[in-house]
Amino acid sequence: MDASLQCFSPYQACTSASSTLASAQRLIFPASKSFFHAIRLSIVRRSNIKSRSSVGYMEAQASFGLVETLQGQFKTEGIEVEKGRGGLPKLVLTESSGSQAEIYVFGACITSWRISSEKDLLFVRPDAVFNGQKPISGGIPHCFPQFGPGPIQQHGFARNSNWSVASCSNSSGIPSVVFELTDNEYTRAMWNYAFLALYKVTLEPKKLSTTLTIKNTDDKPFTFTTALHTYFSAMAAEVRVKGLKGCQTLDKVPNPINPVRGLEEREEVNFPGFVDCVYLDAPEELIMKNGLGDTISITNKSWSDAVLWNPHTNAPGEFYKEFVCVENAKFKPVLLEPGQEWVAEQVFQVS
Ligand SMILES: O=P(O)(O)OC[C@H]1O[C@@H](O)[C@H](O)[C@@H](O)[C@@H]1O
Repeated sequence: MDASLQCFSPYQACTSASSTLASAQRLIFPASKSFFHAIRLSIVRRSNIKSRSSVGYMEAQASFGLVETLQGQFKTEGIEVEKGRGGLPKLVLTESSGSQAEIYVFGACITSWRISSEKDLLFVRPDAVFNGQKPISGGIPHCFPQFGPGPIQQHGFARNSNWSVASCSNSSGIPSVVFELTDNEYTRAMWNYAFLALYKVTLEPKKLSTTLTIKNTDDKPFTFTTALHTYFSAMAAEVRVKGLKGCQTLDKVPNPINPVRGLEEREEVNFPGFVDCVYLDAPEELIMKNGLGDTISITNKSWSDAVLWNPHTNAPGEFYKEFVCVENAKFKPVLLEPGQEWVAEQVFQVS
């Protein structure tokens, strides 16, 4: 059964109150700029809902008790809205064999993927902040429209923005959610283009899939770089990543702004210390052994590059031992003309 969710806007009450938003912003959340940008945006968007009739529409934002509102109105089998850390709304997906994924609406950040209750295959840093203002450090944060370093904030604004939930569905026990981000005052202050980003997350037995679509909705071309900055739970010293032999490398360890070019010659890449390396034209499949007994296949379409990162002792404490980042990336800029879109898929599968 395909139970598509006909979504709603919890901001109906806000529409008439839009003129008071500026003062409310100052009074209630003086620092939470992106949240209020999202509210303004959602009010603007309401007038566009009909023109997007193929997309059910639901806003899920971080405050004003919206978690409760969503819980009451959100009825899709295998998808629950819960109050996550810091009170931020998260969607919990459960597929029919029992595996689970959790996704925060803030940053559209997948923070947890479990195929059994004992073990999370994703890692969230112990120093991660869940306040709706700073990016969530861990899970699968987005890097868009800049991988970095570059002219705007490191890794761009997508991980630091309130996305919307565009639709939810459950097809034969397989739950899917589509998140959406469009340009707003906050994004345009850094990157002055109109865009639409759609991020579909699907959970199947032993399999977590995402599809990211970036569309140029502007009347001028733009370029972007991007990545899915996945933090995998791991015993870092024991991790092995297979599939990168023969790739051109850009080693960022000596100097991230001026990386050293090289060639990967190892069958299996490991993490013996500080690792920060871009692999150009990486293959469509990498196989990672996480050192905890799991073998994870990381496949992609259109994510042409890969990044391996572990800060080693450059990070505070000892938690660097418990994760590695293996990231699908688009390091070379993608050019989109007005109306064009770029679509990239990523699939993690445990054998
Ligand atoms: O922003 P985060 O999650 O701390 O990650 C930072 C790191 O992200 C990696 O993707 C980059 O290759 C590193 O250069 C960077 O230091």
